[in-house]
Amino acid sequence: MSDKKDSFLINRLKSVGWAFKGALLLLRTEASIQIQFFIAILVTVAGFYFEISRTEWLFQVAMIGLVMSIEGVNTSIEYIADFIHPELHASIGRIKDVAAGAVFIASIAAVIVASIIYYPRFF
Ligand SMILES: Nc1ncnc2c1ncn2[C@@H]1O[C@H](COP(=O)(O)OP(=O)(O)OP(=O)(O)O)[C@@H](O)[C@H]1O
Repeated sequence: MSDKKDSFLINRLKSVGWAFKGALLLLRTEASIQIQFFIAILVTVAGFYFEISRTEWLFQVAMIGLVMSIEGVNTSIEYIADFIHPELHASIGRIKDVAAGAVFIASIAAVIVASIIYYPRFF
């Protein structure tokens, strides 16, 4: 937690530090985000290899950020759900399903964007 006596800038820097720690924790512990990170590296290499356009880079980077950030929120929701109600409950199931559904929607959009960018390079 931030110390109220610290300056605005110090508090902001501390928050960035916590956020960075959270991102590293996600990457170290969550299989789904590790797979997404691997795919992100693959498409980044593909982007350089196929010399995709500036606009294509914008969409590609946005989609990587979208999918991975929603995956992070989904993981956080799972942690909260397991913390507040570790036992089986229909509402917890629905909460987790909806959060996973959000990742699914972003992933479908990312696959469509990737297809639009790379399909013409292969076929
Ligand atoms: N406490 C619970 N009560 C009812 N259903 C649950 C509960 N926990 C999980 N589920 C059901 O199991 C599904 C998978 O939950 P889980 O927490 O294992 O997520 P996951 O997607 O496998 O996550 P991860 O792979 O990141 O561990 C949920 O979407 C939900 O349908």
